[in-house]
Amino acid sequence: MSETLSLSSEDLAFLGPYIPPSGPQHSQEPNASSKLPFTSLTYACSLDGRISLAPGTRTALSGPESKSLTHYLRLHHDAILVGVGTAIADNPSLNCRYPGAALEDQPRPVIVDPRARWGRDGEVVRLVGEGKGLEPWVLVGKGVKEAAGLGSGRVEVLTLDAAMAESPHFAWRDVLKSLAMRGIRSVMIEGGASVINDLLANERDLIDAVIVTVAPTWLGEGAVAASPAKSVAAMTDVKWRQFGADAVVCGRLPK
Ligand SMILES: NC(=O)C1=CN([C@@H]2O[C@H](COP(=O)(O)OP(=O)(O)OC[C@H]3O[C@@H](n4cnc5c(N)ncnc54)[C@H](OP(=O)(O)O)[C@@H]3O)[C@@H](O)[C@H]2O)C=CC1
Ligand SMILES: Nc1nc(O)c(N)c(N[C@@H]2O[C@H](COP(=O)(O)O)[C@@H](O)[C@H]2O)n1
Repeated sequence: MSETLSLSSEDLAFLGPYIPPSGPQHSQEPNASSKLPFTSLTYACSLDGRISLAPGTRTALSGPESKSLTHYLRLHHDAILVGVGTAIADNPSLNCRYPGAALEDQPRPVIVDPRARWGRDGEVVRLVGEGKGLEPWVLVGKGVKEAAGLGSGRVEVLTLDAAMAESPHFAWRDVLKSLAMRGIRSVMIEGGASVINDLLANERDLIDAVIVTVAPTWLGEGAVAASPAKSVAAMTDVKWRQFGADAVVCGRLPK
């Protein structure tokens, strides 16, 4: 039996306006486009806006119905992107486990890892061997020598110029442009906290849709929050729907 359930036609109608325009897109032509991909920001949080119990701790918030929603969204994006903090903390699979999803339906996992901190033996790599997911792309800062070993497994290393502050920082527009140049036309950004908070505070114009699952629980003060450094005006085109015990809100960010 599949790990997730099929969504109802009402669920699909609810999500329709927020998924990438032409549905499933799996062209991986190099240099396909200089246009930025359709970019969705998607995560699950508690009633107090937290996304994991503590830094570095994988925390299941979505119930079965909203988990199915996440996998339906993965089916409709060319790529799923997470920061290296999430890759290390969660050891995620980053594949699509929606009923009927085959290898050709899988999104490209992308890990933003400017200092090449992520290992090569994660679940996402194991699934490549089993034919259940695509080889991940790891975005590493140009000239990072630790990245040399990363490319030797079932991982492709892409390099990008990083601005150097306390730590190397990629401009999100450059990240999206580099994915577009490799044929990615839609990307689902799942987290973690640093990525979500940076995009919400500083890069709202790059986000085409926001889909947040709110689970009916509180994680408390020590938990990791999805909370940008500055306030963000209310979303527009907002719709809510209940998926099992969770509420899902979709909308667009004010520019
Ligand atoms: N509930 C949910 O839906 C989700 C929850 N999570 C949770 O979030 C937590 C992880 O969050 P967090 O620790 O903030 O980690 P992130 O996944 O946000 O990764 C942060 C790291 O990614 C790199 N990074 C992020 N943005 C950029 C950029 N623009 N340019 C270059 N590098 C960048 C940096 O790496 P470096 O430090 O090497 O410079 C940074 O420290 C985990 O506990 C996880 O369980 C994650 C996803 C979804
Ligand atoms: N939608 C959602 N709900 C939760 O409760 C979560 N914890 C997450 N986390 C994100 O999903 C990744 C795990 O994916 P796999 O199931 O291993 O494929 C995790 O890394 C977060 O990005 N998301």
